[in-house]
Amino acid sequence: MPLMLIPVRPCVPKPVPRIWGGSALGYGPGIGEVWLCEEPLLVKLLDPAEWLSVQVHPPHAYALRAEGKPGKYEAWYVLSPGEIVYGVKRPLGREEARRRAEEGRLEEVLRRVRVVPGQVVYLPAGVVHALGPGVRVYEVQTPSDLTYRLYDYGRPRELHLEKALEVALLEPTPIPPVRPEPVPGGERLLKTPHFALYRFPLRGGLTLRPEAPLILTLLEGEAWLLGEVLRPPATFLLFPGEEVRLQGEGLFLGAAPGLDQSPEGRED
Ligand SMILES: O=P(O)(O)OC[C@H]1O[C@@H](O)[C@@H](O)[C@@H](O)[C@@H]1O
Repeated sequence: MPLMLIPVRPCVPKPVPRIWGGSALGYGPGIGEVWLCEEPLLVKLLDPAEWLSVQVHPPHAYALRAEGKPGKYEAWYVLSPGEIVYGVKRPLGREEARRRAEEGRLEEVLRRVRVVPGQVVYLPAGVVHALGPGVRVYEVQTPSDLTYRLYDYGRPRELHLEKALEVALLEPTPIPPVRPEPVPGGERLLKTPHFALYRFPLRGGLTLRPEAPLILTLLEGEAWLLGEVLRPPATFLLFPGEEVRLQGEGLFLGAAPGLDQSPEGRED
């Protein structure tokens, strides 16, 4: 039977320089981010050589009201070990948070967490966070650029303290536990109203036929698709009902939009 060709949509990687960028993404020094796909979700690789800003993202309701744009929810799949900031150590009043940010004493009350490769960190809007030096991540997020910086280690960049304080959760917030669920071909690591994150090991052959748009990224190894060789971080988009047959050895991550991104509805 002739092989039916499906319209695989390859995504073109976009290297983005950042003040904190390292050199491990293969695009030269200072490239902090490589954008692998921009729609229907933003998928990136991040490589920090220094701490990113201490920041927070707004939820949809606030962002639509204040900025006329959707909010930003994100998750990291950790690629190399190190420390991150995830929320605060103890409940803080807004005035204390403001004073500490202005005086450069916010760090004392931020919760530092050690993360390891393969760990999934969900960052709902409102969680104060920062990625630490050497912690490379695969990041999936709602396609929004709304980042409010509380503190930037004295670097000459804009801060957004008032907006950040309006949306920041100033109480300790645990990292949501990850309970992988089996799905055809792999496992679903995370399911949120905004996106789902999948892991598909490739051991010889892998057939995928997603029910929602799926952004697939080859993270490790080598794969063959329709006679073409794929190498990390090859990324492509599949539409619902399209089937791909992959061969090789490696690991794919997948990202699919959630209810708030689909015509079925929006959740906050
Ligand atoms: O504000 P800086 O420090 O450049 O960090 C900005 C970066 O923060 C990360 O947490 C992610 O949200 C990235 O998508 C974003 O580009």
